[in-house]
Amino acid sequence: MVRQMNHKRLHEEVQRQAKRHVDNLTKPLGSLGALEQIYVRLAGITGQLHPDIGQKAIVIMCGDHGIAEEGVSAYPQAVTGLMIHNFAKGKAAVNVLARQHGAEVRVIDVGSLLDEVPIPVVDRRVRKGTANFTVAPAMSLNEAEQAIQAGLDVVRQLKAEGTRLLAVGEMGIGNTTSGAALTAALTGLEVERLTGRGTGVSDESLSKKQQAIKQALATHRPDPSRPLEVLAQLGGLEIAGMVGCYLGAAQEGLPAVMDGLISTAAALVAVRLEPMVKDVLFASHLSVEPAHAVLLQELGLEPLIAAGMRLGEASGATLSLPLFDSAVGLAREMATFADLGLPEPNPSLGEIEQGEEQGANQP
Ligand SMILES: O=C(O)c1ccc[n+]([C@@H]2O[C@H](COP(=O)([O-])O)[C@@H](O)[C@H]2O)c1
Ligand SMILES: Cc1cc2nc[nH]c2cc1C
Repeated sequence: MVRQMNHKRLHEEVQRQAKRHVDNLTKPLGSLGALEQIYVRLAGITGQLHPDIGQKAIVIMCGDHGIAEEGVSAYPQAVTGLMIHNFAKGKAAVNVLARQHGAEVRVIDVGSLLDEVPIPVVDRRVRKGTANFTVAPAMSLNEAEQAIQAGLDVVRQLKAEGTRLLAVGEMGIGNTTSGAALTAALTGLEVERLTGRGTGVSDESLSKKQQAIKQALATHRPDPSRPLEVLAQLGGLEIAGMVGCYLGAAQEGLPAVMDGLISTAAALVAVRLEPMVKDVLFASHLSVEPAHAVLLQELGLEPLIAAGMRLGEASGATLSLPLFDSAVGLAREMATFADLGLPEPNPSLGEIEQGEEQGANQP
């Protein structure tokens, strides 16, 4: 399924023009930092020198985890379903942030234990919760593919409805154990270095978490060159759903903003399945979870915000959305040096030479 997809290629000429444009804006070269890179990358993805990112959507993939029975979370498993109801009522943190920043929230249940899924949550349940992956694969390959398909479908639909910027997040009690296990399997790094306290577990539960991950790695012997298999062994249904979102974003040429540990672990699985996914990915914040920094480094992306957050549910990604508007707005509205009758700065020259040789753009 994953191999048959066509992914949009970057518009490299537009991206070069955007780089030249941002360098010609009335500011010292590079002084808008990450905002410059956001703008240039958005231009490359969309093929527009002034990218339209007006319509934004937040996808929250939800699912329950069999691993929760190992006592790895600070909260009971029922909180996954309760939060799905909370999202449906518009009362969760992400709903507030989405309203503040003008984005639509779409909640997809790919695997909760709920008897009934509340309106307007989309019911795409593949099964009710994963298996406890210390004893069995979390799900079958076929189930992982079905959950990926749910992500592909929602992104295709959102794009058709006019979405131009996507944020991807999740809800699932126990899923920081899954996120850390996937990171360990895909990077080969030590479990101790990658395991964090998730919702805020005690020292005792932290060590249960580490033991559970080690046991799962010993049981399944995940092969990092087979990412779909690794996902089925150690992942979650909502994680597979997010993998589908990123694959769908790459197919549609839609910029996709990742959230914290779990959302970024899904992105790494998607990139390992299809390297072109990397072209559409943006990092938002840096989660407190230790594996998150490792994943971002693996993807070669720098987070925009370090606010000490560890909530999930796409909250960090949603918080970063105004930075994307700022990046595009600055590029659209600022004057250029040409507007002031000055020569274009030359980014290949160092600061001093440029000032001396061109006598321009320096105070
Ligand atoms: O995004 C993160 O980095 C993050 C860090 C810690 C916790 N979470 C959220 O908390 C839940 C998982 O935590 P836990 O302790 O149950 O594994 C899940 O619903 C995530 O959305 C999310
Ligand atoms: C209350 C609560 C809200 C959440 N949102 C995302 N993960 C969460 C975990 C808990 C426990």
